[in-house]
Amino acid sequence: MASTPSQPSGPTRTYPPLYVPTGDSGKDKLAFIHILERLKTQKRTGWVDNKIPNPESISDHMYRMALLSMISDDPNLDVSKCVMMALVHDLAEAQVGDIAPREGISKAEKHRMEAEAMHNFLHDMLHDSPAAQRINALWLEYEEGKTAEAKFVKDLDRFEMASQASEYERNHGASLQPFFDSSVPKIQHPQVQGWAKDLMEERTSFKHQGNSDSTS
Ligand SMILES: Nc1nc2c(ncn2[C@H]2C[C@H](O)[C@@H](COP(=O)(O)O)O2)c(=O)[nH]1
Ligand SMILES: [Mn+2]
Repeated sequence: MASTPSQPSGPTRTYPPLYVPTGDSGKDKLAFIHILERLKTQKRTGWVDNKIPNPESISDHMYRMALLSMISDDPNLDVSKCVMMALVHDLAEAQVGDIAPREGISKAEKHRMEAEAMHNFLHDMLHDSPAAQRINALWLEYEEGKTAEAKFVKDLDRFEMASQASEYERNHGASLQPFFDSSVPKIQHPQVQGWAKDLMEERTSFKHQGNSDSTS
């Protein structure tokens, strides 16, 4: 019987019911194909909270992370794995939505809800196919955060958000300091640290330029 993820404590969130498999692999695979649309349409919570006009979607975020993986020149990283990991790391959000820190959902509960969603996608919709097992392995590796690729992609998650925050500050005059505070200091990969340093210097010069423009 389908069940929706148990409602976590804290602010109420509602979830669509989990998919009930038909047993017809074609129909069940189509259900997966259609649920992916939610990644294209669901806006990222942090920007919605800050009333950013026309905010990015979950897939927008993952797409830039995939391309950021491709511009890394770290010879120790399996770039193809990083690209695929970036593209599936927030896949569960098609079911549980984009959970932001301010919602007060514990890491353990967030992981439980997301694991339930991933099981619904990969077992009930994709029937544990080899492709489903590959997606599951990539997602678990990211969640465990132990391999070089998982740590690098998590740093891209942080850096991509900081990049988007700086673009929203510049384009919409938003003030998004918490997004930088919660991401940039945690970046560990040397190359991504360099990108973040350049981004913050650019942000500072833009703010100074804005201040001097407003006083001239
Ligand atoms: N209001 C805030 N929201 C934040 C902050 N840091 C992250 N977030 C948002 C951004 C995303 O919508 C979501 C998590 O994104 P994942 O890529 O980790 O799923 O939480 C913040 O400091 N303030
Ligand atoms: Mn993410």
